[in-house]
Amino acid sequence: MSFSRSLKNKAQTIWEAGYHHPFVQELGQGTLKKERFQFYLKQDYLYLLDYTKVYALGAVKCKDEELLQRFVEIQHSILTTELALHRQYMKQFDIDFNELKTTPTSLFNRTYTANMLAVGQTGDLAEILATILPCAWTYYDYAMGLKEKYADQLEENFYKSWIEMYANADFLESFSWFFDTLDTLVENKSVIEKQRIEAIFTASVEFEYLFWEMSYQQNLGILHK
Ligand SMILES: Cc1ncc(CO)c(N)n1
Repeated sequence: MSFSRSLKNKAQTIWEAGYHHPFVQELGQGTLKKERFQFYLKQDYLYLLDYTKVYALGAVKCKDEELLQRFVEIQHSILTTELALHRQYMKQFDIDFNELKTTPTSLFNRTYTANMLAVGQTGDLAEILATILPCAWTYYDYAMGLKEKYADQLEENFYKSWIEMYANADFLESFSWFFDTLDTLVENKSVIEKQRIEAIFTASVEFEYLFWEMSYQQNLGILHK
């Protein structure tokens, strides 16, 4: 297995814990409490705005035109397609879009995005791909798992469009690009450099787990309790 494809196995325990987190499982069953999802939606919207900036930091470092195109394309599709679905759910929940401007970004959310933005600032392209890859990959993997596991409940599931957006074949196509690009970028790297990339990847998988936990607990941070 190639370096990039084997990264998931390096983070296996936490990867599986994320899938089995009550937030994810209840989303799959359609039983997740609306307040929890509302909390998540708002935090995730704020998260994604910062997440797209990591692609911009990657774009700045591209020496290759095709790579540059990809970074900008992915950034654009998050800002349009993915955030459009968030806005649609917000409407269903009567969350006024302006509410986002006064919603505090939770302490943990800021920690996660600060980490990614720091890798974006100081890292090379391989490190930047390693920090952003778990975001897309865990979502795809979990959504595919849920779609299959709870197939007979999917039609009535309030969160159906959320699951279907992430369990999407177009996503899969973008992974082969992610994998192949990362594998090429690490070709001449030393063992220590590769270990650093694995650590960056694993950290993002752990941050993803904690994002579910934060959302389940609706935890903005100690000062907001
Ligand atoms: C926290 C988080 N990670 C990953 C994704 C997938 O893009 C998302 N929407 N939110």
